[in-house]
Amino acid sequence: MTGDALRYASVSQVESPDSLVAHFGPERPLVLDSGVALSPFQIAYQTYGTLNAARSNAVLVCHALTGDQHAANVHPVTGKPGWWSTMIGPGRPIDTDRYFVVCSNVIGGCLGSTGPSSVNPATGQPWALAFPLVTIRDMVRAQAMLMDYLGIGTLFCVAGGSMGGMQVLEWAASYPERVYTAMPIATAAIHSAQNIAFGEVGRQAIMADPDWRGGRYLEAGVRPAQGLAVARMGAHITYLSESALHRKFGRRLQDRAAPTFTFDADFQVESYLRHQGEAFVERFDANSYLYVTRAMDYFDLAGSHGGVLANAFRGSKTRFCVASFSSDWLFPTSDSRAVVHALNAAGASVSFVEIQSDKGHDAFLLDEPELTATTGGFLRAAARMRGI
Ligand SMILES: CC(=O)SCCNC(=O)CCNC(=O)[C@H](O)C(C)(C)COP(=O)(O)OP(=O)(O)OC[C@H]1O[C@@H](n2cnc3c(N)ncnc32)[C@H](O)[C@@H]1OP(=O)(O)O
Ligand SMILES: N[C@@H](CCO)C(=O)O
Repeated sequence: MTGDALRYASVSQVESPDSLVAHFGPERPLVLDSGVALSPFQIAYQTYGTLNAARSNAVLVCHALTGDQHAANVHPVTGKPGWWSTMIGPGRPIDTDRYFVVCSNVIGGCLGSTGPSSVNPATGQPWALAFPLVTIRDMVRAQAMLMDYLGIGTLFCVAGGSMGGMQVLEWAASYPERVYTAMPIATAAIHSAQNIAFGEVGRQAIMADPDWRGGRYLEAGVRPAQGLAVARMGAHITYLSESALHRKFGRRLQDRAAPTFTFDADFQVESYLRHQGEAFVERFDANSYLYVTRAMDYFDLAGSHGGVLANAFRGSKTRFCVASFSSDWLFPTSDSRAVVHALNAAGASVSFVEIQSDKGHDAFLLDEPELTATTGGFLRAAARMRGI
């Protein structure tokens, strides 16, 4: 690679010096849903708290589309608090004085786990689009291998929102005996046509950027920053709600008293979206965005269980707590209700809460008192039963 390419590679695949990394060699390939055996590969992860002697207090936290392993520590790239700092920590709902919390970067990601910007050992170049497609189940398989590596058999809880919630559902379906409690939040058991459509718009924005170069931008020493920023701007609208956008910005103008009669960011909401797009490209890789959005598209838990969602949970002893947000139009409450109905049909133990909030889908990343109270209460009750 040229010097420039190396510089961009360091932005695209950020080796987090403060992350732990589990390496899996040829003796332990990751056999993907596509049939490809990925080997070698690595998973970057963070831990918080202490694993107890009985190894019974581990909580796996699964991140959303563009999250990463830095759930509760200062992020090494953005310098901001981890994406679930409101939820994880001493005395917080996922109490690190009580639980051992693990969060790993998904396979296909770009913060230390093997993904399209990692080096393909066969060529010595970044994988780019030669990287195999991954699914939510592949992400979970890799996490299960990480749990084996850490010596954790049964997880006290698997929790996460959005794509993280998809992983929670997949964990409960694929490894029921390893999941004591499960918290799928603001998620669905199937990615809707509307959500696939939004994902496709983002992918096309990336691919339309001349710097995408058929996915081989790292070798060329460039990055499709404009395309990735536009993808994020479009997606970010779906993470909020109409009322939140109105409350935050309305039609107010950005640092000016009157419209400029140009295509400058006259409105605050335009300036805000441009900022979200620009900030995003500093911390995320375009090809990873393609792969991880695709993994969400392929998610259809009923489809992989004979077309009946309840079949995914039959015989499950896992205790579920399902949560949704009233203003979430990306993963609406009806998606969570479908999961709850299937769990009831399967005879599983499930509680459900729809949290009233105008903050839209990404409310699960914010300080929502009802979410923190629900999470803390559910886990404390389960911990008493588990003797933690
Ligand atoms: C590593 C990770 O981040 S994990 C991935 C998961 N995390 C995310 O997806 C984070 C991105 N998502 C968001 O930021 C979502 O908007 C939310 C809903 C989670 C955050 O909501 P809030 O905390 O209410 O923040 P808000 O949406 O107001 O955005 C604040 C940002 O917009 C900027 N901003 C606000 N108004 C304007 C404006 N008129 N013009 C330009 N920028 C603006 C703020 O300066 C702030 O910037 P910063 O994040 O660089 O400090
Ligand atoms: N804002 C989230 C995606 C939707 O939950 C993320 O970027 O991971």
